[in-house]
Amino acid sequence: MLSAWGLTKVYDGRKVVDQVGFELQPGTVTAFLGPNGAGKSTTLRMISGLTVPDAGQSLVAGRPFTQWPNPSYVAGVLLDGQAVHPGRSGLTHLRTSAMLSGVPKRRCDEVLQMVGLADAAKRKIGKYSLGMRQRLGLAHALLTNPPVLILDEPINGLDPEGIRSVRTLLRDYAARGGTVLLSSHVLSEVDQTADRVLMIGGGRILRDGPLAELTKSNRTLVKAADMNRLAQVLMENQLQPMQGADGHIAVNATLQQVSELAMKSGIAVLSLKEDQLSLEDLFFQVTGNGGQA
Ligand SMILES: Nc1ncnc2c1ncn2[C@@H]1O[C@H](COP(=O)(O)OP(=O)(O)OP(=O)(O)O)[C@@H](O)[C@H]1O
Repeated sequence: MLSAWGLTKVYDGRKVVDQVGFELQPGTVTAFLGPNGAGKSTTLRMISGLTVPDAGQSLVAGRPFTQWPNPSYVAGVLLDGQAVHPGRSGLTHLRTSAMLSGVPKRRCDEVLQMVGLADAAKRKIGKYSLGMRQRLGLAHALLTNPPVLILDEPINGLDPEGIRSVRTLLRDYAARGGTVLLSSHVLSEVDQTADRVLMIGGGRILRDGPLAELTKSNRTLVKAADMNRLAQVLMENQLQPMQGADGHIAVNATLQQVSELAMKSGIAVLSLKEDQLSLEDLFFQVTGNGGQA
């Protein structure tokens, strides 16, 4: 539904996007993650036809986005710094776009309701807060009910209620077969919203895969009635006990290995589970970025 290969952009002799490729399927939310300046927005702009790639190509529903007779019916796009007329109301802004795209007027009220902006529909955009502008941008992207959404930091500036409603909206949208590609720095939110993660650093894709797979740690967490005895048995079996979450011992072994060892040694196990990396741990591991997401 949304694919790219070899996408490359050079600014001032530097490859800011370097051979980026992926293929996204309907019914999924994919998060595009990376530190500041990693190349996320440039990639999204190339897919949306706003920046011309120096190499590579991308297809939205099988064609380059700008080659669709009416691209807005194929993908809803929300990019940072979109130009909107500050003197117009949110409703007028949407109605103008709706008219140009042949969308019925009532859809404008619908999308404003969906993003929680119905009460501010008639206020001037110039008086909107950052979060309200984001909501309006999202409403605009949803106007034609397109099969694909391309969203650059859609929850930037949203309050907790706004973040939660966008999460629900995007999950529902994907459940109905939509394809979502969004960039974000809010890893805790991505953790709850995305099925798949694309991590980019220095313009290159560093990781690509289902969230659950990327965060697998190959470690087991175990808690026993006698923790000292457990640690001793692990060491006797050349397994290094490490401090795990919630009072568990973490160990580089499978669930089965640990449970067999405990049983053989007569240790009463109170808790046994697979350890999972947090998305934040994964992010820092992959990007080597010590500070910012
Ligand atoms: N029009 C431009 N001219 C020159 N350099 C640019 C231009 N647009 C982006 N860049 C540079 O390309 C690199 C990637 O920028 P981009 O905006 O794609 O990163 P990003 O991952 O979206 O970052 P952020 O998380 O801060 O939004 C940066 O070094 C940026 O300065």
